Amino acid sequence: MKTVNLGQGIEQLTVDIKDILFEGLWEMPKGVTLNSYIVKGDEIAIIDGVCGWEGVPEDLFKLFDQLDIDIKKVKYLVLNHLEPDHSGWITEFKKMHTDFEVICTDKGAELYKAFFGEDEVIHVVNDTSEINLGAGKVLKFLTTPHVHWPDAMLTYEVSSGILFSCDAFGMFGTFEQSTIDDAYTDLEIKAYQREINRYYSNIIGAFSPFVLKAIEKCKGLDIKMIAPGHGLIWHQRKDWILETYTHLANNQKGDAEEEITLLWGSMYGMTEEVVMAVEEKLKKSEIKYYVHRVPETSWGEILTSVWTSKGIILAMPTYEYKMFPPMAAALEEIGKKKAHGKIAFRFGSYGWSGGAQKELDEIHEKLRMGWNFVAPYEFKGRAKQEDIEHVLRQVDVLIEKVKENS
Ligand SMILES: Cc1cc2nc3c(=O)[nH]c(=O)nc-3n(C[C@H](O)[C@H](O)[C@H](O)COP(=O)(O)O)c2cc1C
Repeated sequence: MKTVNLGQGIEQLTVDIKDILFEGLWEMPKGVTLNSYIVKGDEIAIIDGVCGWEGVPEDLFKLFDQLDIDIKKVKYLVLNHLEPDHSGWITEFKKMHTDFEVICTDKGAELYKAFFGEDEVIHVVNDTSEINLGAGKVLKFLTTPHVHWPDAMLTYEVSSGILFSCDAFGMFGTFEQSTIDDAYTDLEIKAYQREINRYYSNIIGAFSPFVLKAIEKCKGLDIKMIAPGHGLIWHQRKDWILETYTHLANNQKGDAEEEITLLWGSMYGMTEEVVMAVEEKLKKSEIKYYVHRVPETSWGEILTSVWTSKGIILAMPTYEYKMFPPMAAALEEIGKKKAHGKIAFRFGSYGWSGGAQKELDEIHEKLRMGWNFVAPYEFKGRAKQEDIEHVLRQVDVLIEKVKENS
């Protein structure tokens, strides 16, 4: 929890959140920051805020005290996005201060009324709107629907060239050293890459076409700094984060990394025995790979690996005429998040009828995943040497295809 000055009259207020599941669902091994910003002209605006969980709004208010800003002097609440991780604090804020006005998109206004009532004056803004705060501070807006809710917009402060981007260009992780990218070496930033990938794939990925549209819109601005609602502020690497987000969005179209994710589950070890042989092969192949077992691994971790991997290996047995259930659940989530365009191979054990493959085909079709499958392989009971060899040959085919397409 701290404040950081970003230039004359512009402050970052940031609160670290740890040990929770984001959206009640996504694991965050390194936590997340909730970033809020104050722009002070003759009038004071706060851009986005924090969640409403116990103690968090109070932390934000303490940061106001540290900056010696009277909370009652806030005239505008600029709400780029009404999701409660940025807006939950408003309920507590309204208990302290009522004479403020709200700035958001038309969809944001509907959401504001649904969450916080109809007491406030709401200024609905669009791409041509401007709010002059005085003392040289002017706010402009870029509507970016579905990055990540339909209400989303970005706010641009003209004099500083800072783009307040809320969910766009965000990441998971908390930061001891500094909240601005300048303080980190490329190697240190690289160490955070998985937190960018995790945030992107878990939270934003399903909206990738909208992300690409938003990035196009940003190209018309003279951006000096990108200040998101989560994670680092991008200064030196503002172009890099735009490129990174473009690349992550394009992962959905099959333009992913030369990587393989091996996702597997097994009840009694029959499928597992072959998984071990496949892992050995991947180790020797010098291709980057991830291995995740279901149900032990969280959906968030799985999705993070799947999103950036061009190749996917699915290994699971038949269970009650269908797929091993945790694999079906994970695949449904992967499909709903629109991790499209993978090259994939599936194998697994069955006892008498099989059925896993049928359900996999159904999920693949239902969610229009567009994966390109190498011929699947099933074996009855324990795999014989020839079964293992067959699976390994198919893995070779997959590796070749992944390399060809990289
Ligand atoms: C609860 C349960 C349900 C099963 N249902 C089926 C089934 O519907 N059809 C089938 O062919 N085999 C079925 N099997 C057999 C397994 O697919 C088979 O034992 C397989 O070898 C398990 O592989 P694993 O050790 O990797 O889990 C079932 C096994 C269990 C324990």
